[in-house]
Order: sequence, then structure tokens, then C-alpha cells
Amino acid sequence: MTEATPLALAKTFLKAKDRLASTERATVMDALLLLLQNPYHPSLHLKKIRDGNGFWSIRASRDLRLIFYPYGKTWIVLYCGHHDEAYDWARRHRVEVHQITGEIQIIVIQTKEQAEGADSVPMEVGAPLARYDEDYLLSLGVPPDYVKPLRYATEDGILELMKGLPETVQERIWSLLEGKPVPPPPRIQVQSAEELLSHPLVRRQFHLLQSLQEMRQALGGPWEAWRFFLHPLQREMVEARFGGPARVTGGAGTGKTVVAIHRTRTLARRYPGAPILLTTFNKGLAQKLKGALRDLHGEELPNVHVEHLHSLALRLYEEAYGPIEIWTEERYRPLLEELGGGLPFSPGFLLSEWEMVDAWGLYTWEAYRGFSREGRGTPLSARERLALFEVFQRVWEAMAAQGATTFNGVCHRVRAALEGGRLPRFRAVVADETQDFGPAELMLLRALAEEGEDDLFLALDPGQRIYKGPTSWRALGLEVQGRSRRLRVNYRTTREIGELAERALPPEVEGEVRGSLALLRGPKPERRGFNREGEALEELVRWVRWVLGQGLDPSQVAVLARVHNLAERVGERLRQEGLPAQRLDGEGEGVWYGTVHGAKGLEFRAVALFGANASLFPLRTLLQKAPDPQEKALLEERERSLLYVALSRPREYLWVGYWGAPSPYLPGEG
Ligand SMILES: Nc1ncnc2c1ncn2[C@@H]1O[C@H](COP(=O)(O)OP(=O)(O)OP(=O)(O)O)[C@@H](O)[C@H]1O
Repeated sequence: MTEATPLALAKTFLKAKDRLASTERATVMDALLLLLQNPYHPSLHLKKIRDGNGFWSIRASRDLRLIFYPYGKTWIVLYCGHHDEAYDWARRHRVEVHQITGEIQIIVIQTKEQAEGADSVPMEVGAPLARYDEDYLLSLGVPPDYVKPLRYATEDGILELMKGLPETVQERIWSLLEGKPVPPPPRIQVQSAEELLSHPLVRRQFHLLQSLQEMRQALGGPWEAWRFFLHPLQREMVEARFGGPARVTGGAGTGKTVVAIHRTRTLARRYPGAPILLTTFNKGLAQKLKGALRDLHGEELPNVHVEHLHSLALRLYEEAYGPIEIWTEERYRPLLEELGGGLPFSPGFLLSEWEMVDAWGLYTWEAYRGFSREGRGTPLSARERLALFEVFQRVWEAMAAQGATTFNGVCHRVRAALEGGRLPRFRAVVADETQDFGPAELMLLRALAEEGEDDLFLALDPGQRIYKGPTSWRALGLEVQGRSRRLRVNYRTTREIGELAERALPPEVEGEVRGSLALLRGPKPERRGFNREGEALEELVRWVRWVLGQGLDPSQVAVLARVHNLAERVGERLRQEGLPAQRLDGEGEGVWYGTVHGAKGLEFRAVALFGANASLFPLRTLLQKAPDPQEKALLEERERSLLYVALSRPREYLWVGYWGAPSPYLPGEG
């Protein structure tokens, strides 16, 4: 067999293939495989394009063309499309290595008018980039012919010009526009084309395929950008060797899950044969992770186990101790109220104190007595603590007598079994959505991984904490100082949606996750007020029909609601209207509908939030249960986060409807 032609995929190629029908994609793939083996195969009709900026083309079929750029010995695949449109693309773009930064860039050639803009006089007012000198803009990777037009353009003009530039440069310009300091990137110094294409900054837009096998594997799975092109910060988190627990944070859509998946594969290869765990909070997301890992690697990784934490904990419990029944709040609350009825505390306080003790596993009087209740709303004397502890103890005894415990109880006992050597540990644990893990789960995660290099990797967004209050990691022995990074580029949503969602964030978490950078642009989110639910429902149906009319597949559309009943009413109505509809946790076909909780970690092209009402965000009935102002404030923060989760699920279209008063958390227009 002859050696395979070195091939690199550009992100522009992947975007272009998204616009093709699935049969056409298969044809493109066949042509690529052939090219890899023999670029001069006669059926490919390899030729240099006239006026095509150094680009070449091959034929995938009578109508389909692939556009290439030969760079060193490597063929960079830039585009695929129908005949005229593919050649048009070739004539409108150029590839070059930037003279200052050394990055290889795909650039849109400017139109005559844009280039002429360069000769106009700079407007000191209304030209946000005029205050930066030309050399500085060049040092940021701006192509020389874009420097003047950018300096002289108004903000709208800049946005237009940016469409022609690589993501790295766009990101730097956005940061300038937001008034952030942007240091020039270090110059890339390499000896060969292949070395350049392997550089982390360049791998954000180019992916070098090293062998025929890698090519088959890469092109065999879904061709999605996240598999090939990582942001340099994502890559750093994927590939680093960490001396202990590490953490990646970032707002919604910044690619934390993508990092978790890639890192799991890296660890599985770094420690062949050693067991690696990839886990998360809920079942649906665990399934998604499993599928994505398979897509990334091309096949199952034999040493990786993917399971959501509660199911894993339960399985391990039964392995170590035998069968157990799990009691949730509905079961233990009445018992708690009955046994604690004689104490001078409200049922709400009893419950919240019990949940704290249960979460931290304070099963002995010494543990509870010595536990800092700092930040709790209701102070307790030592005598009151003892009285409470006696009640809690009786609750545990009653549960144990019935062969039951709570989920927290399961986590603590599994942890004990792991620490006592009764259960084997994993070589490394990667966990997603960890903002919703409480103390019991975090302690369990710690115990699941053998302590040492690369042991724990946790992804989280503090702005999306919707189940549990914040937990101090340090108190749990999870020290991540020096091993924590924050992702900023929002890969999911348009800027319009991203900005709206961020404005809903709880003020407490603002600093940590606000300020994500969305590079995509799209339609303005719709915010609609109605008098009654019925009217809102009618308009919702109209909107669903409209997005479907935009060419979206029903499975790319979701309608979310704060509470289950409301979501069910939506589902019913959609079906009555003859629209296919399926529950978020079900397996059917059609527009998804369900609660915001159920949409955690998921994304859709279009999302409607049905019922952003004052009584639903925050959920009035929930707030009424809060025993003291501190608990109430925590609940309110979670309700805000829930709204943020809902608003940050769509990629392109967002519709928000409410009736009566809108939620106080819902940001106004613009
Ligand atoms: N480097 C990348 N290149 C292209 N697409 C990416 C990249 N990283 C992430 N994405 C895409 O961005 C979207 C969001 O990514 P992901 O789900 O990992 O974000 P997240 O931070 O976990 O979001 P959330 O917290 O809202 O669940 C996905 O569609 C993903 O495929």
C-alpha cells in the first residue's frame, strides 16, 4: 500500500458539510478516502482552480466539489459543496500565514467597498478601534488589509468585517470591544507545515489526520466540530497532567462537557488497562456522554465506565452491603415531623437541618456537635443541638429497621467501603455538572478515585446550580488551587441569546461565569407577555410551526416549563394541533417538551420557555417552605439559576412567554 496523503480538515469544511444531505456527505467521505490513497486518481479530476487563490478542487460526484489548499506535503480540506457555490467559495477566500503571529488563517477576501473603506478618514467618535494603532492590531493577528477598515469602522461595521476573520482574531477583537486588555499572542515558531498544523492555537481550526486509520475513524463518526477542534484552553485541560484534583468552570455552552469527554479519552489512553470513570448528575446526560465518547473515539474504550453517580452508588452499595430501599423526602419528612413534633422548631427548619446532617454524614453526636453551622439562618444552643440529634438518630433507626436509607446515606456508606478497601477504586474519575453535587456526592467522588496524579477532574458552572446549595470544596478536602481554569468562549448560543441568559444570572455568581464570549450571531430572542395561559399557548403553537417552517427538524426544538403539569399541557396541545411531540425523558419523535430540570446539560436549535411568570420563577409554593431568610435566599438563587439554564439551552432561536406578571429575574429587552 502506498503511504497515505497527509490530510488536514479545516473547520470551514465541517460547517459546509452540515449543509449537505446525508447521501451527499457519504459521497464526500468516499472522495476523501480515495484522495487519501491517491490524489491523482482519475475519477477525482484534481485540478487547480483558475482565479482560485491557490486552491485546488476534486470531484466527489457530477455536482459535488471539494476545495483544497496544498500546504507543504499536506492537503487541507477547506470546503465542500455544489459546483458553482464551491467555486464561488474558493474565489472569495484565501489562506495565508499571518506575518506577525505565524498563525495559518482562512480569510474572506474583502469586497471592493470594504477595501475602499480603508481610504476614508478615521472617525474618532463611533469608531471603537480607532484608538488602537495599526501595529498593535497587526500583532493580534488581524490581516494587514483588514487593519485600516477595522480601525475606521463603526461597531456595526466591525461586526460585519469580523465575519471574514478567523475565530481567534474575532475573539481578540470582541475582547477589545468589551474593554478588556488583550496581550498579543506569542509568535508561533515552527519548522514545517505539519508542525504548524499541530500547534494548539492552530488546532482550533485545523485538524491534521495522521494516518489512514485515523482518517477512517475520524470520518466514520458524526463529523462534528467539537471532535476535532478544541480551543487552546480546552486542549490544555484535556491534555494536562495534574498533580491532584483539577477543575474546569465556565458559563453555559463554553464546552465543559466537551472537555470532560476528551479528557476521559486522554486518560483512558494514558493509563491503558486502568479503570477510568466518567460520571455526572443525571441519567440522560450520562447517556449523552457515553454516546459522545463513542463518537469521539470511534469505538468503546474498554477501560472506561460511564454511569450517573446515583446509579453507580446504588450498585456499589448493593455489592458491598446487599439490597437497600431508598427513601426520598416524601417518606422521611412525615417521620421527622412526627418524631420532632415536640421540639420548638418549624417543620421547615427540622427538614432543612436534617438534610444538612444527612448530606454531611454527621451520624455521631461528636460529628454534629463539632460541625460548623456558620451561615445557617437559625442559631442553635448546645442543648437544642442535642435534642435535634436525638430525633435524627431515631429517624435513622426507624429507617434502618425497614432496610432503608437516603441517597446521601448510600453515598456515605459506599465511601466507607471504598476507604476500607472493600470496594476497588478507579484510577481516575471525570465528573460533569458537579455544581449540583452536594457534600455526600463530592466525598464519594473523592473516595472513588485513587489519590494521585490525574485522580479527579471536575467540570462545573456555578451559575447552573439547581439542586443543591453551594458546598465548600476545601472543607471536603478537594483542593484545586493552581489546577483550575475557566472557559470563556460560548460555542453554543448566539451572542443575542447568550447576553440575555447572562443577564438572568444570580448576582452571587456573576463574577465567576459572566462574560462568556459568543462568536455566533442570530435573531433577537422573543419575549412575549400575555393575559392568560390560553393566549400564550396559542402563540406558542404558532411559534413552533414557524421554527419548523424555518427548516428545523422537530427534534431540534424544545418547549420547557418550570413545572411538570405545565409541560404536560404543552405536550397535549401540540398533539391536538397535529404537531409531533415527545417528552424530554421519553423515546419518541417530535418536538421535545418537559421541565427545565430535565433539560440540564442538553441543547436544541430552538427553545421556548413557556411560563416565565412571577409565580413560577421563583416557584411560589417552594419559597413558602423556606424556614428562614437565609434558606429563602438560597432557594431564590437556585430559581434564578434555573431560569438561566432554560435561557441558555438554545443555539439559535429563543422564545419566552409569560402571562400576568413576568418573573422578576427575567431580563428586559436589550
Ligand atoms: N471546541 C469546540 N468546537 C466546536 N464546538 C464546540 C467546541 N466546544 C464545545 N462545542 C459545542 O458547544 C456546545 C456546548 O458545549 P458543551 O455542552 O460541552 O458546553 P457546556 O459548557 O458543558 O454547557 P452547559 O453547561 O450549558 O451544559 C456543544 O454543541 C458543543 O458541541
